[in-house]
Amino acid sequence: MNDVIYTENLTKAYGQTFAVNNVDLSVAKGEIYGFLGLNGAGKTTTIQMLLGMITPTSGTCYLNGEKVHSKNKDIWRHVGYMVETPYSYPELTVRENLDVICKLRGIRDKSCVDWIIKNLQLEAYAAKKAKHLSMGNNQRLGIAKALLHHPPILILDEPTNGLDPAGIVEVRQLLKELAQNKGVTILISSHKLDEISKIATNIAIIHQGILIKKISGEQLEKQLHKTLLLDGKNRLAIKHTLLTAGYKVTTNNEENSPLQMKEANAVHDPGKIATLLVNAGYPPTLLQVVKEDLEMYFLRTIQEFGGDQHE
Ligand SMILES: Nc1ncnc2c1ncn2[C@@H]1O[C@H](COP(=O)(O)OP(=O)(O)OP(=O)(O)O)[C@@H](O)[C@H]1O
Repeated sequence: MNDVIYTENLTKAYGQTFAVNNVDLSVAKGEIYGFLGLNGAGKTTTIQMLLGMITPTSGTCYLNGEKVHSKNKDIWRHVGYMVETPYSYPELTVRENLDVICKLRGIRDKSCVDWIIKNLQLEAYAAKKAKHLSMGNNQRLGIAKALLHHPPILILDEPTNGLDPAGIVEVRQLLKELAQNKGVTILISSHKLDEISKIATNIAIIHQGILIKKISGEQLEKQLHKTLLLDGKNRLAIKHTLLTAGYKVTTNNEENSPLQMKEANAVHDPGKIATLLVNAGYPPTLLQVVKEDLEMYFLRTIQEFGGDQHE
């Protein structure tokens, strides 16, 4: 088995409810594997089983080819993880929290603390007590702890929760760098399709405990429906101009909502539309390509699978 992270028929039932139902995941070295699902889909439960925090009802997890179970303590040296809201010692500073993790993990070379403080832009907060950190910076500290011992496997549950846009970009860049240049294998869960589609090499979508889709990041990006929204002072004239030029234009039933164009010739070349409208004397005040979000993509995927059979 070459996969670094692998699960076979992984199942967790709570009474009659299957939180995770026969899930087969396989993640190769250096991949960033996006594990997507809406709230309650089964992401955290899967991750907790991968990390040996809860025992599967049936099925097996392997990390680096070794079976995960409570007695196999050695595998955790190769794994960094962050599950949901990270816990830090509130009375200790950021640096002291990281020093404690070094001690707990038996890391002698303390330079890793400076390395991670720099890479996660925590310099300004290094001397601040954890209890005084914002939610986003507390999340950064959680990611820092997961990365401190340079693990070749990283498992992160919703790592960008609470981060501001700049923080999200930093974390995204760091994860990409680790996967591409250091060969780190990363499994990252999220309910944000847009965010995951930007970094994941492969994506699995879990819904009501069942893996309903496995797809490459590139394929997903192509499958997401895009819509060009446009508006201007004279909406009727804009619509007429576009229809005359051979474009398809739809209007939403909601009053005052912008015009919509879904055809490839519009969404892939909004600049051409802008030029056409400017030349016709109707410059657009709105011209924006929007992508399907996870919820919309789910509904479509589930419909393609023959409806929601698991309620
Ligand atoms: N200890 C438990 N006892 C009973 N049901 C549970 C338990 N833990 C999880 N569940 C149920 O299992 C399902 C999956 O939960 P899970 O936390 O894995 O979802 P999730 O995809 O991580 O959701 P979120 O994005 O909200 O964190 C949910 O229906 C949840 O209510």
